Amino acid sequence: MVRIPTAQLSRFLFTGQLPRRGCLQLRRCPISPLISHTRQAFSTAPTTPPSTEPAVVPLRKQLKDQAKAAKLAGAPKKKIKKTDNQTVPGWDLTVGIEIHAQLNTPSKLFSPASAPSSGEDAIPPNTRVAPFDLAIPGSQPLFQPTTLIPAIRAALALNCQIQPISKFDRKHYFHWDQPSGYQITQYYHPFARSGKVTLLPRDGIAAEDGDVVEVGIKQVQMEQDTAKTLAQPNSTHFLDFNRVGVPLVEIITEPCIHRPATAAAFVRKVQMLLKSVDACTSGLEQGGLRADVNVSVKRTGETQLGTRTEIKNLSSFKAVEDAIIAERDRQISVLEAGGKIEGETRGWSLGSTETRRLRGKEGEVDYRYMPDPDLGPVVISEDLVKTLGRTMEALPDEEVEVLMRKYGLSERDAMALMLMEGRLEYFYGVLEELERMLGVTAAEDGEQKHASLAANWCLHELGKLSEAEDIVETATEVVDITSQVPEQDLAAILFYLHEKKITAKVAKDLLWDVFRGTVVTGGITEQIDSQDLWYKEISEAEYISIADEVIASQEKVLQDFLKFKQGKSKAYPQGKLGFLVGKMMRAGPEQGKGMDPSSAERVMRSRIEEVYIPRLESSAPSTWSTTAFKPLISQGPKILPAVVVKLALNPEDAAAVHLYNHLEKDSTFLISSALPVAAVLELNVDRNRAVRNAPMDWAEHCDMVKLHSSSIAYTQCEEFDELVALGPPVIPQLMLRYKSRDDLVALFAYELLHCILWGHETREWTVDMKMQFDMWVEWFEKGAWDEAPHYRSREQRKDGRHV
Ligand SMILES: Nc1ncnc2c1ncn2[C@@H]1O[C@H](COP(=O)(O)OP(=O)(O)OP(=O)(O)O)[C@@H](O)[C@H]1O
Ligand SMILES: [Mg+2]
Ligand SMILES: [Mg+2]
Repeated sequence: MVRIPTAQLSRFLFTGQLPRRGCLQLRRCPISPLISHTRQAFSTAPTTPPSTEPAVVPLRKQLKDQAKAAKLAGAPKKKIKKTDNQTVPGWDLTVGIEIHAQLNTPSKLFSPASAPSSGEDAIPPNTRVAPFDLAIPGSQPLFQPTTLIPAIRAALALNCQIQPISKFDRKHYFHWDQPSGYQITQYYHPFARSGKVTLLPRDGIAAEDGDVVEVGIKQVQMEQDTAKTLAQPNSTHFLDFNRVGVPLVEIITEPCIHRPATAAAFVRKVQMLLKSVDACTSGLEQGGLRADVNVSVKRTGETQLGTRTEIKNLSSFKAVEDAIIAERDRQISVLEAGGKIEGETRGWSLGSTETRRLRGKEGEVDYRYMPDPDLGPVVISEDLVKTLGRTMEALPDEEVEVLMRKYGLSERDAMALMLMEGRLEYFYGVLEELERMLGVTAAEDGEQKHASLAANWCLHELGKLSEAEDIVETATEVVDITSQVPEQDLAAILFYLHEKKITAKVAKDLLWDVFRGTVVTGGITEQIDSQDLWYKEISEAEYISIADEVIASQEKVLQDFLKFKQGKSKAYPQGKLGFLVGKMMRAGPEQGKGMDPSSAERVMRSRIEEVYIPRLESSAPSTWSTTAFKPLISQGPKILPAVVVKLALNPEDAAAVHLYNHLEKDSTFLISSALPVAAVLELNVDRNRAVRNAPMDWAEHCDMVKLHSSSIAYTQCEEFDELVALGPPVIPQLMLRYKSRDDLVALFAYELLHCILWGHETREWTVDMKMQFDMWVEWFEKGAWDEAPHYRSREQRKDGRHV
């Protein structure tokens, strides 16, 4: 290899230029393109993804793109159940995790060069490199004590014991990203040990793990980062030594995690913990954190852990969970086929379904650990630990509690604020400004309405902006919405909304104006003034007209109010009222004019009680008697007797009663008329007898049934529409005639048909079915079929189980 004088090498390191072929050139790649493209390559996204080290993929953006593409392709939404696939019967999974976190400090660990913070991609490559970072002969490590500040805070956040004396060791391996041939780390004497992280259901642990999981932290050690590799076409790799020597902490857990979702929850929680104490500024998906998962399986009951394999460099929480599931399943199938698990390092790429072997797992011996003779021990005083502990920000669990207790946020919203990059700080900024304008604090505003309003807008309304069509998120850049909506502007909008000076719709439009930069000089107040957007409440007549419009499209709901009025249900249907008011609010009047929800509720309630219920009451009898039922009754025995009995509630309906009496008297007739399916399909009832006993058109119907039905068709039809298409004539007739109760009646008929197919005592059907029908009516009214005592699932029906 051509030797390069140190001066020239330094020029490469500090200016990114190398004048001629030399040891930094990679095989098969002429030096000139390397030189000319270096800056450009590092300042723009690489054309192909690096193979050695996964690029920092903004996962959120990728998932959004995938969802968009799927939506365009008309693909059905994939339902992912969080607790899916967490256990495999007969097997125990064990996971231990190593997390490398880039510390929030401007210093490198052992050199005076400054450390670029993660995400600072604009810095030209190889401009922050000291001779020691490149292991230039003669250079020596010089420990930078300030790096201890974020490191100790990280360890305290993880509940670790800080060690008064720790030491650095050399871990040897050869790779181009490690110029000295060894990494300085802490192996024998790490600076922190024996920590624990508590995970709760809200952190996303698997349901099988119960209410709390404690993950033991074996140790936390400080170590150097390596150079950044960017793969190019033709097996060319560009190296950026800016990252060499950047201080990391490696957090190593005990092998004590047993569910994939819990492992992902742990990594997420560690990210939150490190951010909350400022030990780390960017997360997994931005490259500030990297996770390696160690996976082993053993048969349930065995005491010794299985051989572990390690999946390196996972860059999203989903990847952590998916990679563990894939590796667990791979190991189980190897063992079930009589094979053996090799200790090895494996890789995982986004969207894949299996891990792939990278290399055999290095062991302690391969690394040839040895104490670094150039570095003395690190002594950490108790005072320093105490001071750093005392001056730390609140940890995530305390923060969530504060958000819930003090600001009245839901647990879900509190967690969402915590998890979104920079969103919590933004929320506090908006809240502070809003409270200043309102002249209240959360403690004074008993209901904390303004705080939950601010949280709601910081999460949900701001979230809607990110769906704007003209937002272009590139592969390396995720647009930060908060940077486009200054806290003061959002606070001003929320102030006017809170004070009911503008409507929610106007507030939303204003937010878009801010986002698009179309707010006039003078700000939000001026914008509202200039466009006359101040709130003016609509008149009583307008309220009434909107309420009437809503009710016209929601007539069914009125039945609930009627039942309450008639004493058939005890509780006032407040939920239904809220639903109607909600519709009113959404139907709302034009820009600027507004409705007050309490006035809307008052008007809606009075319209229902004073106009619509009386109207319903006066029309009820005719619905229940002649008009609707006459045609039904005239169908005679084609209609199932029990249905007729039930529906002939109205004593005035003489025809129905008459029919029933008639049926009661003639049992043979009853049997045959109630046997439309059995006669033709399954039970081999004497068809001739049935037909003989039926009225004139019965034979015709039997033929129709024969044409349209088969037992398979019946057991398969689940939807009522299908039922109508397949079923015997009675069902479509019922459905046609009972539009308002069609589902109920169809279900009833459907149930009855199945009873027939099971061969129930014919004579009892009428009575039995009538009872069932009553019960179904009750459940129908409650709208809870699944809880109905007589409701059987399709599976149960298939099994022939009868409740
Ligand atoms: N049988 C096992 N199954 C699953 N995880 C294990 C098992 N044995 C050890 N582990 C986990 O593997 C991890 C080992 O990390 P550690 O940093 O100590 O060693 P390493 O992986 O060899 O080091 P590095 O990857 O940094 O070179 C720990 O998190 C530990 O809990
Ligand atoms: Mg390790
Ligand atoms: Mg490891």
